[in-house]
Amino acid sequence: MNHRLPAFWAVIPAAGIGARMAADRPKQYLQLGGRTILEHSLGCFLDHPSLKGLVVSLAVDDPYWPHLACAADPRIQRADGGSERSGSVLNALLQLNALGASDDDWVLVHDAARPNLSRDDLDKLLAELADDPVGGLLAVPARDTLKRVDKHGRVIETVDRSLIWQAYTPQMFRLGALHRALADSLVADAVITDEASAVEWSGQAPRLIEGRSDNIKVTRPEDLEWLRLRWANRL
Ligand SMILES: Nc1ccn([C@@H]2O[C@H](COP(=O)(O)OP(=O)(O)OP(=O)(O)O)[C@@H](O)[C@H]2O)c(=O)n1
Ligand SMILES: C[C@](O)(CO)[C@H](O)COP(=O)(O)O
Repeated sequence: MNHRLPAFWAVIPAAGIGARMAADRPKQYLQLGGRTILEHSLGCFLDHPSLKGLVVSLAVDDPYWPHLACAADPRIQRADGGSERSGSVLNALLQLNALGASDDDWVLVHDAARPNLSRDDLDKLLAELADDPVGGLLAVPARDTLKRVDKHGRVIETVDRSLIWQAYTPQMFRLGALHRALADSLVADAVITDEASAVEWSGQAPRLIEGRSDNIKVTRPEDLEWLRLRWANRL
């Protein structure tokens, strides 16, 4: 492994509405151990000595962000969110260009809704991909038996899981290549759910770096219940 950690920019898409969470506010603004989920997700990056700067994509009418202490942090710039996550990321990349980032710079994109990223995993991603020609992402191997089903929920077959992984974030790519891949794939109306799928669409093969399975995305209420229990037991 390469132990020289490269300098990098970070992008945090935080413009989602959290429909599956169905809370009284977007899930990134729910509390976890005395801070919002978004502050936890930003924290791992803001604490990192190799960070060059960070762009957070926010809903245009977001009323919560100005109340966070980090809203005044000079290393953080805002971008407008898009109607999909990919648009939010693309707007943030444009903002990085405006800040003087160059095409060869590394960018790490991390969900606002993943508050449990460890410093060890972040450093592992940076070290493993520092010399990679494409870039890649944290991921975890499928750990349960997998079923393919019909539209009624009846099992068709058990799928071979030995080559199936779940994509996590951060996802780490060169700014220029990621910008082109996202912009071109969106114009082509491709289905893009993460940065890696845009890079795959452009014909490149991102590398998976195995991370901790507890770097979960808060998607449904039980995810936050589980994280709150973990946080409570830490204190
Ligand atoms: N238009 C969007 C949609 C999503 N996101 C961000 O992308 C991350 C992962 O998306 P997801 O978990 O799907 O969040 P939501 O879109 O908020 O959730 P839901 O699909 O349940 O509405 C989140 O940090 C979310 O804020 C974003 O910046 N802009
Ligand atoms: C980017 C991502 O977190 C990778 O797992 C995920 O694809 C985004 O969330 P969604 O639930 O797929 O919208």
